[in-house]
Amino acid sequence: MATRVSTVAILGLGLIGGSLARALKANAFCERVIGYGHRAPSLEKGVALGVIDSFTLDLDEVIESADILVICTPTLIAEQVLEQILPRIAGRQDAPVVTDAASVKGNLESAARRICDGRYPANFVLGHPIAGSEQSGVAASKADLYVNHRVIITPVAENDAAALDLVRDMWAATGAEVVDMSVAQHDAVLAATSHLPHVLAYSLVDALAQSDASDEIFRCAAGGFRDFTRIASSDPVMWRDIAIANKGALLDSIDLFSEHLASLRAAVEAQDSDGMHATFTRAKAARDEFAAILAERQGDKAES
Ligand SMILES: NC(=O)C1=CN([C@@H]2O[C@H](COP(=O)(O)OP(=O)(O)OC[C@H]3O[C@@H](n4cnc5c(N)ncnc54)[C@H](O)[C@@H]3O)[C@@H](O)[C@H]2O)C=CC1
Ligand SMILES: O=C(O)C(=O)Cc1ccc(O)cc1
Repeated sequence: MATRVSTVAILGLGLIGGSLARALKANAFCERVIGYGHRAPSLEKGVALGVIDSFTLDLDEVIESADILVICTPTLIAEQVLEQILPRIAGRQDAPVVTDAASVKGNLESAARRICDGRYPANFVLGHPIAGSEQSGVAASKADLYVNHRVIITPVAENDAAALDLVRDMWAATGAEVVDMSVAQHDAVLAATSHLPHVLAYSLVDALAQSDASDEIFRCAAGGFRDFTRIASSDPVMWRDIAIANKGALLDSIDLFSEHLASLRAAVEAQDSDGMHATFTRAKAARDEFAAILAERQGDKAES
């Protein structure tokens, strides 16, 4: 893709921001990627690793020098960063496009409306890459993290079409498939497919770790336990923020799951062989279908 943007600024240079910076540089989307943060160490590491070209701790400087600002901080900190940015660019014709990568969208849409007295800023585009891992920090970032993964953009009525297109082009340059969703649909889908599984993994590991037999339990655990609980190694601050920001949709998902778990518990207690077999068969068919989709995507990634 031809370069059409001079400078992209990453605000919060960790796994997600670092991977975006690497991908934009690898695909020559822009001439320069700069970093901004509240502290120098991760930004210095980013320059040393060649992830970003330079950095600043000065927000005014980053706003003046970038065409696109991408907020890649933990979810609740993204609200605070918006509080600092939006008043600085309100009413400016030459304002940069602002976007984000946070895992929840409803809280940021509300924050933007609140900060701008009910008028949603047309050049603030909500986005979320559905790719990542249980690792954090710029050292874990990878240029191909987004290849063949989805990035969800959640446009709102007030969004400027050119700002939306620029953000879509940016993510497309990383090799991602860009899709649109409403904010509410995004938060409900992600609560079910990402936020609930993380809550379950944390809860299972915590419950077992507190048991008297925890040493033997962890020593004897097999691959299934490892697969199910990998995501309990994810960053607690990030997941605390997500659970707070997506409270309503996450509670709905927990409640739905709790009803299903209660039915399965009743089937186990009653030794309801047909009931258990039916549940496991349905779930296996759904999981096998999902695995086939994943294998196809990973095949595409290996070939690319
Ligand atoms: N880790 C994952 O798999 C995914 C994470 N996300 C979302 O992306 C965002 C970033 O996640 P990660 O990169 O994994 O986290 P990370 O912990 O690797 O990086 C976050 C960065 O934000 C910086 N930061 C913290 N407070 C700041 C502040 N006040 N001002 C500026 N920078 C600040 C930190 O120093 C760190 O460099 C989060 O909102 C997360 O929910 C989205 C998709 C996947
Ligand atoms: O580690 C994993 O498997 C993930 O689920 C990564 C992830 C974490 C947070 C997101 O908002 C999106 C993807």
